[in-house]
Amino acid sequence: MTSAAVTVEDVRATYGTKAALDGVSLTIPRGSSFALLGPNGAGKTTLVNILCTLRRPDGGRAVVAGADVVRQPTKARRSIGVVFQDSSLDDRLSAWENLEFHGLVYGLAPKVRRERSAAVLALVELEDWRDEIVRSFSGGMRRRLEIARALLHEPEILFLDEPTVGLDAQTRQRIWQYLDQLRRERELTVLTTTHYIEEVESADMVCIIDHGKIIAQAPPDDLKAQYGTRWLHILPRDAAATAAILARYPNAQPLGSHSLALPADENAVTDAFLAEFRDSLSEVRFQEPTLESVFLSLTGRELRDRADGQRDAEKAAGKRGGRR
Ligand SMILES: Nc1ncnc2c1ncn2[C@@H]1O[C@H](COP(=O)(O)OP(=O)(O)OP(=O)(O)O)[C@@H](O)[C@H]1O
Repeated sequence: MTSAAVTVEDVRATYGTKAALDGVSLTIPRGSSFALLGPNGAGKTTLVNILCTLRRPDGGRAVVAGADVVRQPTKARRSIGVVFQDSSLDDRLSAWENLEFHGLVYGLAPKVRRERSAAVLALVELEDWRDEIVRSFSGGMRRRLEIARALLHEPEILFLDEPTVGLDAQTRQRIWQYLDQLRRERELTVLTTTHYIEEVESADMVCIIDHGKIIAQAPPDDLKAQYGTRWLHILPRDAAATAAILARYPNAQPLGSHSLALPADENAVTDAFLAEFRDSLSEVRFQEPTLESVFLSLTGRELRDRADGQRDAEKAAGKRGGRR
């Protein structure tokens, strides 16, 4: 048996003439956490849908837990749990009934169903709400219930498509704590899509996708070392010092109203700068490369623009509206 949980080879997907996935290949080792990071429209959901057998690829091949998603979709489905971008819970049912229904669909025996439902509800700390109707749940509670439901049939691989969109920062952090705990305890393979860059820092592997193509794939620290920019953050002593620095280093960027940031990947540049301006500075410190700077240097733009923020708000509003 192969040690890969997911293998994707040259997968293509088109909508009309538009390529949503343009020859994507990746491998996810068993038990690892894999983050697919990209802006809205990059192709993340399309890839997850293919891996979940909801959409056939227009080219290439995908294998999950040893099952080809096109030739053995039933086998593939049994080994995966999915949390979709839009809530797929039944609002009219209680938390327990949603789990019961899922267990029935997966053909679990009544005793197993009850035991596992109780266990997964406890895992996401929703025991006290087991008999409450889901319509009354907050966005974070729904997400937790969806994660619990996705685990009920004990999948080997969990796919989560933007699991934290529209949630506040505290709830987002909590969701990630559950997922980390799960990986440690159950050796699950977890593939998460996100466009929140701060959420992929702890992933084993980050895959950056843009316009249907993978543009980089590596552990977060390797990405930062390879593509990130190191900055020198400086606070000039006064306006004259700021003007002198900007005249000498036109590539220095304003940071807030008084500070400046200078690209500092090359030690020689930093040494020369400090030799010349040390006495003109009130503060100076290094800012190590961030994944944001990795994305910027790979794509030439910020990951999140205003349109994305707006879209998050729309998605969150759609969820609150309890779509059926
Ligand atoms: N049903 C569809 N019909 C036509 N075009 C589609 C359809 N679904 C997706 N697309 C297009 O395919 C591209 C990839 O979309 P996809 O939803 O996979 O991206 P994404 O990275 O998941 O973004 P988001 O987070 O916004 O869902 C986008 O340009 C999108 O407009």
